[in-house]
Amino acid sequence: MLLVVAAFIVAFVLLLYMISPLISPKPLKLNGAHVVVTGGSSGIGKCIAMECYKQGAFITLVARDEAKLLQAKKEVEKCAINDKQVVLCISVDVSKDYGQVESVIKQAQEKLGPVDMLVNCAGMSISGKFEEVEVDRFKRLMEVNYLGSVYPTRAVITTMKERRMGRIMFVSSQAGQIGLFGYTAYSPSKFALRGLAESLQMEMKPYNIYVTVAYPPDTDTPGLAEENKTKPLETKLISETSGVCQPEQVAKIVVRDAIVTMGLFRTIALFYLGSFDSIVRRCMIQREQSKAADKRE
Ligand SMILES: NC(=O)C1=CN([C@@H]2O[C@H](COP(=O)(O)OP(=O)(O)OC[C@H]3O[C@@H](n4cnc5c(N)ncnc54)[C@H](OP(=O)(O)O)[C@@H]3O)[C@@H](O)[C@H]2O)C=CC1
Ligand SMILES: CCCCCCCCCCCCCCCC(=O)[C@@H](N)CO
Repeated sequence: MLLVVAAFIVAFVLLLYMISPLISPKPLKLNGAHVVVTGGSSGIGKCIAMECYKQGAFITLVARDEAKLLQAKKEVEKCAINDKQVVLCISVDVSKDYGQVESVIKQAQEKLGPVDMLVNCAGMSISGKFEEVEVDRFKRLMEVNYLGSVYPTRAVITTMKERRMGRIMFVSSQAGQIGLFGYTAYSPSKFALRGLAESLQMEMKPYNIYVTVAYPPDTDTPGLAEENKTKPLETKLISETSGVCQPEQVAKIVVRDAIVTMGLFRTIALFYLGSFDSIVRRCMIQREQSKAADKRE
């Protein structure tokens, strides 16, 4: 009996997996697309920019330190596949002032056209025992990791909705799926991204905008080296269980997920999310109809 049930479940999941390409959105072509990468001057963000450049994208790198931005620009340019491609650098703190972020995104769109894909990778990590982490660091991590993803997203979304296309990627962390010793300040800022991404996805689906979240493990970057300087032993030992990835490898996977956006879990989730999505669509149609009726009056 149990075996039959198990066989049915396996068959059902396989079937879902097989039909997933039919119901997933068309993959985004990066060739000629404008991709904005926050945190693009170092580590994972820089590798994501390189990966997109290898597929023919135009890139805007966003970070604070101008010298690091220029150095990264040179490295990204080495990955060019044609001579029309451009790398633009913008120095701004994504976590401080929405007005500032909005204005630099506007500049980037004037130079390289509307943003097709936004990669929110700017972030930082502090680890330490709860009572030893400076109290103001809790606020700073929320500002950089959470608000620093809200602001750029907010700045690109109106144009994406008008164009009825776009991709938004958030870089969370394995520590954004599970809370761990030493990450009382960092984990919540990465959990927050998941709530943002899932809610945003439900709002954006009728506009053909797709949102993805990446949950990487420890990755060999300048950011990790910095974090390791003060990391508690417990955190080190726990993190070791999931190993250290290379940023190039993480970048390949997250870029592929963002442009294809259909995995097995999304297919299963479709069944319950599908009913919510239809509520959203119905409301949208109703609103448009009543707007049209108001105009006629
Ligand atoms: N490395 C790891 O083990 C893992 C990292 N992650 C996440 O991936 C992302 C990238 O990490 P990683 O590559 O290690 O980090 P790095 O420290 O190597 O790079 C961080 C990048 O973000 C930029 N940045 C930081 N703060 C701001 C800010 N306030 N405004 C604008 N830009 C900013 C930095 O430039 P500048 O300082 O000049 O502004 C830099 O370009 C982070 O969100 C991190 O939490 C997730 C899982 C594992
Ligand atoms: C499906 C659920 C998966 C849960 C896996 C649990 C694995 C435990 C190890 C977690 C390692 C923590 C990595 C944090 C990386 C990070 O974000 C910082 N290095 C940033 O600098």
